[in-house]
Amino acid sequence: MAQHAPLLRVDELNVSFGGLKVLQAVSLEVTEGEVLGVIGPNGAGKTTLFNTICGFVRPDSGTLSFDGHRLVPRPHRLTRLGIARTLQGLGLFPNLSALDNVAAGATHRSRTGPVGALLASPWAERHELRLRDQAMGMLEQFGIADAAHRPCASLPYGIRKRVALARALISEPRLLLLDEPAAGLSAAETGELAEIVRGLRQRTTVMLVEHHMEFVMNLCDRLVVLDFGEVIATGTPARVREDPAVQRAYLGEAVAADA
Ligand SMILES: Nc1ncnc2c1ncn2[C@@H]1O[C@H](COP(=O)(O)OP(=O)(O)OP(=O)(O)O)[C@@H](O)[C@H]1O
Repeated sequence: MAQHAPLLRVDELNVSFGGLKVLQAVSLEVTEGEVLGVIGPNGAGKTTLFNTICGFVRPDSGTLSFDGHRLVPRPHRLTRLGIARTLQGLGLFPNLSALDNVAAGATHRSRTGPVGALLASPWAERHELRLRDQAMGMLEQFGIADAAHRPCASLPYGIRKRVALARALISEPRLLLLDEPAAGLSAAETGELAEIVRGLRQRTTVMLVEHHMEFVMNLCDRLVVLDFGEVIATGTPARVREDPAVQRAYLGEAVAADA
């Protein structure tokens, strides 16, 4: 099989806050089409890694590349580059409907612009209608079409998580970053989410940070394990689960999916 260049490459990333070294020489690759999980004990640096990839945190040193090109991330430019992210806090507009929240995720594709909006030109209206159709299609696909016209604030947390996922996906990202997607979900909702993410493989590459071991072990193609800001293991879930360094890092915590 031909070797593909990684979609995202992280090289020797170092990040510190004050005197605290939070990421130390972190290198990893995300291959197109895979679901990569980043795991590690509390405070290992997982969120900082995500924040650095998204441009919220500036590294002391190290480089990122996306699709073979040097990536200097800026949060507001990520979507245009083809990277989308869901946040732990979801970041939805509480008073907007689920449908409007999802459609808002495609603003960079909206061609209306201020002049178009003022003139309300027919083609701009058609474009907006298409976007809303697409947003509705995504809600249907995620089994939450019933929630389309309800304000997000009134929806249960599990539904809001799906809305946030649909909003990230409507921008048609090549790389989707999910920050603790299973947090706060029931066992049934976690299983359904894993099914949804599995179904995304055809259209995007996924990198996720997660604490929920069963979820990552069953879902991810590969895992990268961070501990005290360093990569201590990389490989398939089965391999990582058996790794003594990983077991030591998680001493007292469940690593095995069936633990
Ligand atoms: N803005 C900040 N300023 C100072 N220290 C920070 C900041 N953000 C994170 N840290 C510290 O960096 C370390 C790594 O934090 P980070 O949130 O990246 O870890 P994590 O693996 O995501 O943890 P968790 O699983 O608990 O969310 C922690 O010691 C944390 O206290």
